[in-house]
Amino acid sequence: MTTATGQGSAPPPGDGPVLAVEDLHVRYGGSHVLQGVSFEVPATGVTALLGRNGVGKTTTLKAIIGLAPRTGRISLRGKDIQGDATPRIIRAGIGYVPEDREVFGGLTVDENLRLVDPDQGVNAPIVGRLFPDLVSRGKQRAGTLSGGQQQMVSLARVLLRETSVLLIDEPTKGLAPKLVTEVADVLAEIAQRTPILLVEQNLPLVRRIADTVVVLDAGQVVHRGGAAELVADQELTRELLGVSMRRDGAA
Ligand SMILES: Nc1ncnc2c1ncn2[C@@H]1O[C@H](COP(=O)(O)OP(=O)(O)OP(=O)(O)O)[C@@H](O)[C@H]1O
Repeated sequence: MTTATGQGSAPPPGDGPVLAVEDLHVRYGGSHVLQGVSFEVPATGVTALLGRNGVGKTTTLKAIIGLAPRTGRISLRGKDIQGDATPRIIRAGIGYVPEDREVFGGLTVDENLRLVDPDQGVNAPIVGRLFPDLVSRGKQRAGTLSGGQQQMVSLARVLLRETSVLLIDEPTKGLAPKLVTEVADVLAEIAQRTPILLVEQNLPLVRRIADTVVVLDAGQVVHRGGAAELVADQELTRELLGVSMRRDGAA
């Protein structure tokens, strides 16, 4: 559904989580990638999903959106969605921005956005408010944009629908530090209205915009807590993520 102002359905009633994942399992052939993952995404702010490379962060997002074979319980605003197919899950109010951005390179910026909102495209108010650069690039082919600009198209596209929660996978991957900061600014702005479940390796960005963190290891959740507390604890980040605080990649 398209709205005049784009993103931002009303928050769910009460203080409950917008999204709840319980005992989620994903198997790829003989590989048991997620082994009973449970966590909740609060109805406000940014929840960062962290973990070492290959631990199953992308798989978790794909399982929620119905793109990975899964068992377990997933509920959106208290309503079970685990048996639903992807189009229905998206219609129910989950927005998904995949890691590879998936813009249509042969189409213009405006045409990419009109695939979701045929009436407005770059003229949608939310595009002007959050992505003014895209408005001026409306006639440019998306394939000629930089990685950061393509990420903005991908984010703008998902915001043209009414969503209750956004799943965003490594939006700053491969971007120069200045663009990382721009994407972080946009994510912080989006999170004022719509809760985000964010997969992100850039810890300065996590510290800046995330409220809570969920850390995966060996197919399970091994840590939940405040984002600032985790990032401030060098020993814990090394233990859980195998990294020290990255000094590159401004946010
Ligand atoms: N379609 C698939 N078929 C088989 N195995 C897969 C498939 N997709 C992912 N995997 C495997 O599942 C595991 C988890 O992958 P996933 O991409 O979810 O990890 P990740 O935590 O997002 O990794 P990264 O941080 O490197 O992006 C990996 O071992 C990966 O090789």
